[in-house]
Amino acid sequence: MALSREGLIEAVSAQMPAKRWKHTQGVMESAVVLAEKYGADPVKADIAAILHDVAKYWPVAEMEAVIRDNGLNIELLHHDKQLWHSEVGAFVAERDYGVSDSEIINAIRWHTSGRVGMSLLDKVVCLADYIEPGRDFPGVEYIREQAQRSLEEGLIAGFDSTISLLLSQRRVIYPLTVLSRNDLIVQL
Ligand SMILES: Nc1ncnc2c1ncn2[C@@H]1O[C@H](COP(=O)(O)OP(=O)(O)O)[C@@H](O)[C@H]1O
Repeated sequence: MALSREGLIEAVSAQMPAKRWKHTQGVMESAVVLAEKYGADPVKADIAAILHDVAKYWPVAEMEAVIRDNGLNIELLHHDKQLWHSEVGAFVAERDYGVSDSEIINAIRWHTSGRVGMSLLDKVVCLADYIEPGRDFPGVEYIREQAQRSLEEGLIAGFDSTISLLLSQRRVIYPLTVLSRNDLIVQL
């Protein structure tokens, strides 16, 4: 059964350290602001933001088991483990927290990698994750400026910063993020 908003907050905040919950509160704030600015549903943006990192602190073996046992995206297992929590989070939001709205589930699922053909809500939650007030990584101010221009400009700047960081560290890039970034450029 679906939990109330307060029930969700209580359950999700108990699954993560205080610092990550503070980040989540920042994403909630930014997601609602972006939703209102760009015409997405602020109530859905808020719920997706509350849940977006619900699986972030799950043990790796448990995330892997959920992905394997439930026919989720197996390809992720060949990529950075940091990418797994979005897929697992989307699954548990539905299974354990009773979220049945597919727009919310998708915004959770695609909040790290992006996807080709991101929905309005996907864009809002993914961009809010980059620019929430607690973020202070190099380049975040530029992403915030671009977010004022459009969701697409903000996300391109966000994905570019992730891709640049991964390149500079000689790490594997999950290809969907490159495809998402290209897809957003085509939409400009
Ligand atoms: N396309 C990608 N390919 C490989 N690794 C990625 C990709 N996107 C994100 N990551 C990794 O996942 C980490 C977590 O991303 P995210 O969940 O958005 O950030 P945070 O943990 O700061 O909320 C990034 O810091 C990066 O190491």
